[in-house]
Amino acid sequence: MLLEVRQLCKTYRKQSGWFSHRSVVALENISFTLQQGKTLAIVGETGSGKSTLAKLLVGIEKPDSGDILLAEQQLKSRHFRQYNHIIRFIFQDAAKSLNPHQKVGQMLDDVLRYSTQLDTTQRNVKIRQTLKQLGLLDEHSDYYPHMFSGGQLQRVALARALILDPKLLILDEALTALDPSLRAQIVNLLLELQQKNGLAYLLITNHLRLVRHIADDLLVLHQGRMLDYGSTSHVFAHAEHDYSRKLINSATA
Ligand SMILES: Nc1ncnc2c1ncn2[C@@H]1O[C@H](COP(=O)(O)OP(=O)(O)OP(=O)(O)O)[C@@H](O)[C@H]1O
Repeated sequence: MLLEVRQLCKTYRKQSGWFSHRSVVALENISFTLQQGKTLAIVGETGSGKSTLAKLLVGIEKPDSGDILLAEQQLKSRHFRQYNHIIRFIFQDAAKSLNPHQKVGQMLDDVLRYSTQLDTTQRNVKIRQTLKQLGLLDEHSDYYPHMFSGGQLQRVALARALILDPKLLILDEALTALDPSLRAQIVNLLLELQQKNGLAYLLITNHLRLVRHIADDLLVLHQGRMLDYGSTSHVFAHAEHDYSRKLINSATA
């Protein structure tokens, strides 16, 4: 199993006065699995715990209890560099987070220098291959971010995530902000990469129509708890919880 999450719990303590604290249960007993080459969508409204889950998977935050197993190994936040080769993230507005003063080739080279032992020639080959894989050109290495169109920029952000050949890509609302035609373009590219390379996606989103289109499995989060979880077609047709049904109906109406 590529990713296995078992009984994950996370509670935040919020200061609510000089001496008192209030606890917010962000995640309670979350368990799911994700296989190579598959897509799991995690949906829920604001405050459901989606971002907390993403933070735990990246290792930015630690769970109170529970396990995260990545390629059968327990995730340890201090070994994060080594997980770069397995798991990568694209957050919302990934394209906007690119350094405007850095050429794309340099940016990709930095990723390789940080996380691999490749020499200069090998790194250049890898950069060229990656750009090509994403439908970009060699000369784009010399471009600064502002020289790209929106769609190309999204591809550059994907190139940065994929250059280390990860097995799992976490997309945290990464596609939501795109206009529909651009989104369709990027979604097709993602599906193509999945078929070719067996990439798995964990799609954190509110976009139910996109979920139906690309996710094999679906997990509905509500106030930190998992409600429905199963194959997307099953959850769409036979959701057990009212909340899930409402969410699904609002998207398909
Ligand atoms: N650092 C923190 N300190 C205290 N409470 C937090 C912290 N981060 C999140 N929370 C609380 O935990 C709960 C889950 O938040 P989370 O950000 O994971 O939800 P979300 O579904 O990702 O929402 P959004 O879509 O707005 O990002 C919320 O009640 C939030 O207020």
